[in-house]
Amino acid sequence: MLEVRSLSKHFGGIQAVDKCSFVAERGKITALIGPNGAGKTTAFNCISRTMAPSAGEIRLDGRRIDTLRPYQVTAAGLSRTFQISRNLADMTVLENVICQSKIHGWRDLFRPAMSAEEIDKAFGILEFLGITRIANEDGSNLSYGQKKLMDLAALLMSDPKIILLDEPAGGVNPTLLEEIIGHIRKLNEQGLTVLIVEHNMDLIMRLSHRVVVMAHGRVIADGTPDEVRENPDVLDAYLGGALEEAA
Ligand SMILES: Nc1ncnc2c1ncn2[C@@H]1O[C@H](COP(=O)(O)OP(=O)(O)OP(=O)(O)O)[C@@H](O)[C@H]1O
Repeated sequence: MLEVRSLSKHFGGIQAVDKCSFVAERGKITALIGPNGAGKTTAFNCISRTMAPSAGEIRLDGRRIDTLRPYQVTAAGLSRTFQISRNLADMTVLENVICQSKIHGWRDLFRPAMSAEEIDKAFGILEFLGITRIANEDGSNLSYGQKKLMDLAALLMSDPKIILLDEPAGGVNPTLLEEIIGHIRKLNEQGLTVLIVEHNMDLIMRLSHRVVVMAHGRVIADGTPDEVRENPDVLDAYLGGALEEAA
């Protein structure tokens, strides 16, 4: 289980995340939603330790991870994707998948390129995601959707217990969206815990067991998709945002 307790992050005078507490239960799909600027990505960055929290505690299966370095968080079993693909230049999909999973510290840069075992494992993951045909494509030639799948493959290489997906449906076409939903569901059925930040409400409502709603850096609701959908505070937060944008 991932436990976030009183997490805060400020940038100068901006309180991006303000004493947020929530859990992502083991074996479940939890969604973190909220209007633009609610603090979701900042919370994600703090949880994966790509950003240092200003205050609070984050525990994975009881062990504090907010004091670890990002590669140590990955080693502890938590991996994440980014809104923008981290495709490494001049490398094939296979190389990207293996290499991105491997760099856990600067010493790893000196390890042999790819072992037979890693290649086998990577091919297994590419097959699961239905993208073995692009294994030898240059990563920079991929479509946006293919990059999303490549990122997901890289994430799975580290045998995570929990994956954090940052807008997995962002900018993908409806066919790929269904494919991605299928992959997330299957991974979860295999026991993987999932935490998703996503704007696509259809995906959230169909996939999530639990939904945590943030607004202005705070958690304003936490419950099942149905509970959250009917929560007046949630409606207010979204409508407020829509009205501000329209103004
Ligand atoms: N590096 C930064 N420096 C200063 N302010 C930041 C920084 N990153 C985020 N913020 C601010 O923190 C607040 C929360 O931003 P964040 O990106 O976490 O929200 P979000 O919920 O992920 O939004 P979106 O859905 O639009 O991605 C916003 O006011 C944003 O402008």
